[in-house]
Amino acid sequence: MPNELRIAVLGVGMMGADHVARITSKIAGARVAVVNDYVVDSAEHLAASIPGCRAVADPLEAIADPEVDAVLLATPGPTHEKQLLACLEHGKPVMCEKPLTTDVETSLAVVKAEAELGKKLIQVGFMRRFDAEYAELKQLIDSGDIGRALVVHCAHRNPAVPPNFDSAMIVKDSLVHEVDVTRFLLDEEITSVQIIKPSANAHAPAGLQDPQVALFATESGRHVDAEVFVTTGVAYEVRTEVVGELGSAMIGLDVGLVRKSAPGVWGGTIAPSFKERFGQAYDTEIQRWVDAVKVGGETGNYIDGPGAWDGYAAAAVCAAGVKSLETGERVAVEMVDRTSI
Ligand SMILES: NC(=O)c1ccc[n+]([C@@H]2O[C@H](COP(=O)([O-])OP(=O)(O)OC[C@H]3O[C@@H](n4cnc5c(N)ncnc54)[C@H](O)[C@@H]3O)[C@@H](O)[C@H]2O)c1
Ligand SMILES: O[C@H]1[C@H](O)[C@@H](O)[C@H](O)[C@@H](O)[C@H]1O
Repeated sequence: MPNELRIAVLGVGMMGADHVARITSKIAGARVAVVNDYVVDSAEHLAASIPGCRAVADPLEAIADPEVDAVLLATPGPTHEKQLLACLEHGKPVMCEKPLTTDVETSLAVVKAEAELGKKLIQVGFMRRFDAEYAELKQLIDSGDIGRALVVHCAHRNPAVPPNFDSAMIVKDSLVHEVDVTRFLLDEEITSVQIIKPSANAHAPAGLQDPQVALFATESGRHVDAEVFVTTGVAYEVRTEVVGELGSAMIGLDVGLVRKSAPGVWGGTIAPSFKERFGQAYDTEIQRWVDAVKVGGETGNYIDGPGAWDGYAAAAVCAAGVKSLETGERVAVEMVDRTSI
């Protein structure tokens, strides 16, 4: 690997453009060498603003480019499978924004293709694992100081979502973060999911089941509930509370600054979107990925964080969630045995 990792960023919409800016201004030991987007003008325009960066019109050509050492996928979920398989074919380490793919079958196909190569090339962008508060919560649970964690309560609220969002996307695009957080914090698989459908927000687009409340059970019988509400019109709120046998702990309270600004009113600041709330997490995630890719040649492990299996496990839980959204029943999660791969 060269000293300065040459990254191709595929998809330079909201997240991709944010990652390009991050790599260009904050990440050590890497630069954006190639950008690609379905909308060719956006890629060309962005490339022109970055020294040494080119726009390449075909995403598969960008992946195969010999002057690209690693790929960052920020294209929409449905395009991930093909682009991930191309990265594997060319032996290129890849940071794939969540979700790994949009269904269980294709996620499993990706897991198997990576396993056949015998190298860990795929990291999935479950960035909450890199957030300082989540990392501290995980450390606290692992220390045993609050005893065995028994129950987790989550809230995940967005002020708004893009107009193409449907009820299943609330599960696969938003709740997927609570799926990963659960697996990360509790270190075990989720075995069943039930989605409760409260009265829908009258201000949400017609037909959108928002909010949703998800109930997870884990292998050892622990309980997780997650309220996901993506059209609050307010701000970005992500809270997680873990209740253990010897105490509880909560993160996401936005208590950085508490302000008393008018009689009868008190409050602090709240992040308007995930970009601000998880800015530090994205920075840490990308820096650690760059560092891992650079030493990957010696170890065959080009990731430092959630991998293809985590993406597959999340897809399996979300598929059960989507089924439950339709039936209202608790649905068992179907996953292959990890040791069979
Ligand atoms: N981790 C997070 O918090 C987070 C936040 C937002 C989005 N995401 C994920 O990032 C990805 C991108 O989301 P976004 O919000 O930036 O979407 P977006 O629509 O803003 O951007 C996607 C870009 O990809 C381009 N594109 C579409 N198909 C393409 C293809 N086949 N090849 C190349 N470019 C293509 C589009 O023209 C667009 O510019 C999604 O997987 C999404 O789930 C993650
Ligand atoms: O794609 C975004 C992103 O993953 C955010 O982190 C999440 O809060 C949103 O609900 C989702 O739509």
